[in-house]
Amino acid sequence: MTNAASPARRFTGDHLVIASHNKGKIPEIAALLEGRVPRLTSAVEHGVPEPEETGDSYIANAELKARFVTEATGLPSLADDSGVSVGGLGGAPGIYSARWAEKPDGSGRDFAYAMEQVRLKLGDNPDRSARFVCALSLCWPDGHCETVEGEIRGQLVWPARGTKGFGYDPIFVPDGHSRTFGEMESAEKHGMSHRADAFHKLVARCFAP
Ligand SMILES: O=c1nc[nH]c2c1ncn2[C@H]1C[C@H](O)[C@@H](COP(=O)(O)OP(=O)(O)OP(=O)(O)O)O1
Ligand SMILES: [Mg+2]
Repeated sequence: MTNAASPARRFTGDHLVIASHNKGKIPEIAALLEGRVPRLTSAVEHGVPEPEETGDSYIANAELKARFVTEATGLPSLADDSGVSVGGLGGAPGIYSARWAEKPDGSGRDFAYAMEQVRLKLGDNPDRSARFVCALSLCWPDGHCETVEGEIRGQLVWPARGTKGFGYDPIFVPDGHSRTFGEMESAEKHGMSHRADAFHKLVARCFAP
């Protein structure tokens, strides 16, 4: 974890690899970087497989993913580890948010299924509070990493609404709003999301002029 008191390392390179295989996240990360890096590629384009996410926190998993891609490519890399923590489920699924989307029949990830799992496990529990969390880790080939974490709080709603975004977006209504992330244009989500919150911190540490 980045020590806020330690001096941050600035990113001055011209090529950064996004250490993700998620087709929803990669364009969000590219948009949030807003042209700060001339060349962006993804782990998919470099043929780097998905590492096993064995960390016990978002931060540990983000660093693990970024280090894995940096070691495989020799290039600096930026990873995102994120998820949704539900109040009425004691913080679950949390770092296991992607795993909750894996169907028992082995057919891969299905977020309609994941959202239904959350609804069933909540049952009649009235606590529908939730927070999305995003850890971002930027790692260099010498092993140095700068890591930050962001969040947004909200409430879960059923039935799911909207087709924009990805993952659990159609059941998450951010506090102070009435539409789900699934009903918002990406620019509106980027104005408030956990990923945007983490990006503001990362930009301040590593990309500020
Ligand atoms: O903005 C979001 N809107 C909706 N759902 C979200 C969001 N952000 C994370 N999530 C959920 C779904 C995702 O699958 C999981 C993250 O799991 P996580 O392991 O970090 O990502 P992943 O496996 O999908 O891609 P990768 O590890 O290659 O970056 O949490
Ligand atoms: Mg993952």
